[in-house]
Amino acid sequence: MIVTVTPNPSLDRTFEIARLVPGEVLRATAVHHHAGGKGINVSRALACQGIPTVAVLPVGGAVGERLAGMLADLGVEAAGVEMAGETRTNVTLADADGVTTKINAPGPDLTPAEVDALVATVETLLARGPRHLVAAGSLPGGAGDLYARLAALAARHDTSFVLDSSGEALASALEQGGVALLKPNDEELAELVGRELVTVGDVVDAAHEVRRSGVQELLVSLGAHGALLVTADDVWWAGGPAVVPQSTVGAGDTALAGFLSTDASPDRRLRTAVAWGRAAVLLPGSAVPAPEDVHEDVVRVVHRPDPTLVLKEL
Ligand SMILES: Nc1ncnc2c1ncn2[C@@H]1O[C@H](COP(=O)(O)OP(=O)(O)OP(=O)(O)O)[C@@H](O)[C@H]1O
Ligand SMILES: O=P(O)(O)OC[C@@]1(O)O[C@H](CO)[C@@H](O)[C@@H]1O
Repeated sequence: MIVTVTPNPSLDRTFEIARLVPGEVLRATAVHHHAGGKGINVSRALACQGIPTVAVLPVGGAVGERLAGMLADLGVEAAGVEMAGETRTNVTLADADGVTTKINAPGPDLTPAEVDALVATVETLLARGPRHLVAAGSLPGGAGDLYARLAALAARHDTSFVLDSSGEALASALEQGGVALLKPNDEELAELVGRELVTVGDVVDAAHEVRRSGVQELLVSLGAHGALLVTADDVWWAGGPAVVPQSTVGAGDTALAGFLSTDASPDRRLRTAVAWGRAAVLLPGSAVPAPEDVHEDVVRVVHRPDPTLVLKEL
């Protein structure tokens, strides 16, 4: 079983439009709703492939109730913690060329009691001996130390702690140490190390710099250019032929779910991650792929890729 925590969940509303024109009234050709937030997407992707998971999330107001109902309809086990604020709604504009524009609301602040309740809920679930604890997404106001607390809790329960966040939430969680796997995209990794990453070697060097702060492995997603897995003493790249995406929202979360879905060798897990991510971008909104949508055979894995290769040319 895999436990996910999403401190700032969202109802993801996707408008399909022909083309984004600022300042115009745009007519949507279709509208999709999904239960969103990064940890929730990981849980949805796992559940869709029949892998046991529990999603921990704060639930607030009518939007929160709706989101919890959507998870129940999908058969995703959820451990909801009641909060006073209303769950946010995030908006995606997906244009016909596969370009997505996203507007993420800040989300309601959590009270100290609500943060404590999330931690207590996770602690109860850790007693069930999950394979991983995945903490993912932005931290709402009032929850600044939540990821550091979860990392410490996972260490006490000898559970692998997986983190996918960005900005200040990521930087402060890393200070605690104890992260088994970090899943940044190349831009988030560049922000973390404070320099531009152009080549495979740049990513590998940055990943090792982050590893020195107590992270064991990094799965660095590269959007259309696949993903790199950097461990203590090895590197793999995986990618596949170009596709025209419907929506890239949640592709990183789905790729992370794929990576965690198996205990196979690192290269096999990377292949699965990239195959799940590719499958996700061919679906609307933040929809997650079913087994028949995933095609591992088209994914190429390269052991110790040439460090001089330019990321955008992979
Ligand atoms: N345009 C694309 N074409 C093919 N595959 C893609 C594309 N975009 C993403 N993917 C697949 O999805 C994986 C994750 O994508 P990406 O790096 O965009 O994640 P992310 O930035 O964390 O996304 P999000 O935060 O929306 O979940 C990639 O490693 C790749 O396998
Ligand atoms: O605002 P955050 O927490 O950084 O990201 C939230 C979010 O953009 O992440 C998911 C895609 O990865 C979406 O389901 C959701 O809307």
